[in-house]
Amino acid sequence: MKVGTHPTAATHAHGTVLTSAPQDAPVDRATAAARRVVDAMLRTDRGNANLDRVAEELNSIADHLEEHAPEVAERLIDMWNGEGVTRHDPVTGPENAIAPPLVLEGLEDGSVRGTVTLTMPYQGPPGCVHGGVSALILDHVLGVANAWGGKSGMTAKLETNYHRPTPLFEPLVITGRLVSVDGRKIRTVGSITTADGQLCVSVEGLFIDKTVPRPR
Ligand SMILES: CCCCCCCCCCCCCC(=O)SCCNC(=O)CCNC(=O)[C@H](O)C(C)(C)COP(=O)(O)OP(=O)(O)OC[C@H]1O[C@@H](n2cnc3c(N)ncnc32)[C@H](O)[C@@H]1OP(=O)(O)O
Repeated sequence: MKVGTHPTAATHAHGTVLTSAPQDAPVDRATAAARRVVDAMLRTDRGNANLDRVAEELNSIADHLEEHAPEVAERLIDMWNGEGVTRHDPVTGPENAIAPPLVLEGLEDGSVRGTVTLTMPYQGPPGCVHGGVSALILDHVLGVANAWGGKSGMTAKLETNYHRPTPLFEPLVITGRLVSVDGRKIRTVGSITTADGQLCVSVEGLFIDKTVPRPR
């Protein structure tokens, strides 16, 4: 994971947005529509929404996208070019339909923070966020916290504590902060709380400073 020229707490102002804002671009609009489809599919009336026709139309859209898809190796090079890193990941990426997407800011105390409301595609227990989804979000947020702290690494360990069920359909505050660096070992913590401050999930991550080269 290479950080390169990403903003850090040492070089950028409190409140710097670290994730890629959705742009007024066809790919962002198409991805937002796909995200709506995934959500609406789980909400719609199973018996009354003419899902055979929906399947036909969605397959036709998928056929069209696949017809225009370059080779995977070529696409990977394109994805990792420039600031691509913040556009396609599964947590913050405006080009990734499975990303909520979460927007993160860097704060002057060295932490990163964002607010997100999760809906049915992220459900685990009834009306609550899937534990694996919480871990996914926090793993990524810790990676961004490392970048804001001027470091980067691969997740070696992510210890996750689930304190209470994490609610869907209400704003959740997600935070991360690099706490120490010891040689190649980077230790980073994070949490998910409700808007009124109830702790739902906390994590402690161990990252090892290692760069995975970008495809070229
Ligand atoms: C600003 C905003 C921009 C955003 C930027 C982008 C953000 C992107 C965010 C994306 C975020 C998403 C992030 C992701 O999704 S990263 C993807 C998920 N992670 C992986 O796939 C990692 C797979 N594992 C590996 O590649 C290697 O095992 C690593 C790299 C981890 C270490 O292999 P390496 O050969 O390099 O090192 P080493 O084995 O010599 O070990 C070195 C030291 O570390 C200690 N150790 C190792 N493992 C563990 C362990 N499990 N518990 C405790 N300790 C452990 C070890 O004992 C040793 O200590 P010591 O003997 O020296 O004391």
